Amino acid sequence: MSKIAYFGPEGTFTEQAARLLAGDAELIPVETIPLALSAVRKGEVDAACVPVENSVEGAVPATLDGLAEQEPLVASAEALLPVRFSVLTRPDAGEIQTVASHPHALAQVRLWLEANLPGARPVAASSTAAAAVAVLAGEFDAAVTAPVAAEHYPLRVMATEVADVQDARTRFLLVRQPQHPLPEPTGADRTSIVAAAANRTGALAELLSELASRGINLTRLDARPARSNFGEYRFFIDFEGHIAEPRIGDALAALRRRCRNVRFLGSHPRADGVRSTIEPSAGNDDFVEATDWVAAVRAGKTA
Ligand SMILES: O=C(O)C(=O)C[C@]1(C(=O)O)C=C[C@@H](O)C=C1
Repeated sequence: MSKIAYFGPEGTFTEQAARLLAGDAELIPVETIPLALSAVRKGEVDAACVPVENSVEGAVPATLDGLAEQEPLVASAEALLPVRFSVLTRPDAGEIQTVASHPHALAQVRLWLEANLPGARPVAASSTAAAAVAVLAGEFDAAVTAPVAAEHYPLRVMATEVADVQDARTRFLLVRQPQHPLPEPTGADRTSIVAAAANRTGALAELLSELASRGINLTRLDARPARSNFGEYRFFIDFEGHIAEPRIGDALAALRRRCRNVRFLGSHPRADGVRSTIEPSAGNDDFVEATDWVAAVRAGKTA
């Protein structure tokens, strides 16, 4: 049976995402995102499930940095979960003075906390479920968690459906070692790369223009510091399409020409099923026809 590590402990949103993506694999909770990724790199597990972006708080930095550094890993699937929180306390809790959770979760319930627990101090925990564990251990008074955490930990449910922004969602990735075959293209796919654009005028615009000129629609652009040199950034770029498509292969080759420091982070079906936009003259047939025409001209068969 294959093994999938997920950002745990038990009862995180990431566990729910892993259950959606895992099939019959054995799920193994791991305390941090870097540890989940390193378990894949060491071959201790077949894949890892990690959060990558939230519709309210944006990118999950530990995942982006973890994918950009060390041995390459490639995303082969994604899941999208609605994010509404529960607030858990010990059954004997008195006044709530501290509320713990993952920083992304605290940021998504700030208004609710101000209105409902105005005196309570927010405290960052490594994950929503780690906050529940800490409340159980008496370290904090309340935890902001995924609803499923109430099934794992004997805590009192003080509130459910807590969310400052209705319809908030988090996207999760299933990542593997690169030798694992990618899923077939479906017409509703996402490809991800990270590129370290040189620190000179127009460098990022040049990279983006390779995608724009091929009619490829971006779905996300995030910048993270390259860490080694102040002022240098890595750009995480997600776009519609699959590396197996001629138009996407052509764009990736152009990006590689422009930027030696580009890393492929995966191609897989989109969880929302949105099909790729195909601009006029930028379909896969157009790329194949144009390549065939050049070959025919070279062979002296046409002009
Ligand atoms: O702590 C968890 O439950 C997680 O799965 C992490 C995480 C995140 O990184 O954004 C996932 C979804 C929610 O947005 C809050 C926390």
